[in-house]
Amino acid sequence: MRTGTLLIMIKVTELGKRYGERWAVRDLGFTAPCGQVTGFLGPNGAGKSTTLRMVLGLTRPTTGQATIDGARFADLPTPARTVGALLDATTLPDHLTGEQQLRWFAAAASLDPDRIPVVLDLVGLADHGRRKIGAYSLGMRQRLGLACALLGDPANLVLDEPVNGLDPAGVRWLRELLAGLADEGRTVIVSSHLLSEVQLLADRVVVIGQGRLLADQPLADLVGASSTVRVGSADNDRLTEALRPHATIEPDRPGTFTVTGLEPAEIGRIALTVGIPLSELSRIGGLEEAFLALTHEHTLTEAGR
Ligand SMILES: Nc1ncnc2c1ncn2[C@@H]1O[C@H](COP(=O)(O)OP(=O)(O)OP(=O)(O)O)[C@@H](O)[C@H]1O
Repeated sequence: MRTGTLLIMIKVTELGKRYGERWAVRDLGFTAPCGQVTGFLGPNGAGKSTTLRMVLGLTRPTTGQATIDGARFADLPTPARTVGALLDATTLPDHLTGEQQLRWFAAAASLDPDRIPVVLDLVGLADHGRRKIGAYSLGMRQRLGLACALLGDPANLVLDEPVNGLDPAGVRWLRELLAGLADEGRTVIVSSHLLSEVQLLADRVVVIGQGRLLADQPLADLVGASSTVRVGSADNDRLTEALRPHATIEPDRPGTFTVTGLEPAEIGRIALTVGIPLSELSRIGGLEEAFLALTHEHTLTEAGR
């Protein structure tokens, strides 16, 4: 993999795509840096696939541009070695075996076929390479799609909804795989409309709604900004009095109350200061609330679009 002098990242600048009268993506700008998994999040129809297709040179932008390692996809000298893509694993051809599909892709993209067993092993399909794709589950198709994306050992990965069809063990496996790839210095973009998935996979998030950028920040900041903490203690009345000057307190289920505006660690410190033992201290909501708040706000301001 190339590192060092070359800038490994995916950058989108004033990117826009109009279909007829409607903008699917509008004035979008963000950077997915190397060494991190960037979650690309938005509700259905937000423009995620359109954006990723523009990054990969499959859809022509109406405005702006997307670059990979500083160049537009069309200008990359060795595209399959620079960026690996997983777009829609359901379109893989049923009549080929996994191995034949990889062999075809290696030939089409001038990639080293010796890497085929390596990537099959990486995605957990070492024992299934000789089976027809038609007999694969959706999760296995996603794994094969990932194998294709990794075949050129690219420094950048663009994965559109890679979690679809994976079981919980598969999601854990994907998280470890992507974290490992990012740790090697690669840029990884993973799209999803499911907040819970992004929360598991990503270091940072780019949120879009109706084609526009809504947030671009570390995951922890987005979660922390709007999270609420459930608290239970040996003396809830006295503890709420101690917390009230610093936060918003609401009643919760019996024996607990919720606190918005303080981190769990800060609540723990205040409880210690006033000498009240805690029986419960758990973050509730988080990314889900942050996301809903963002998209709701956007829907209101963009209602006339
Ligand atoms: N080829 C096309 N022609 C016309 N409109 C399109 C085309 N492709 C996408 N759109 C529209 O652009 C908008 C964004 O679609 P896109 O598929 O990019 O969203 P998405 O965020 O990926 O959604 P999902 O999570 O449902 O996959 C939608 O309103 C969609 O109908």
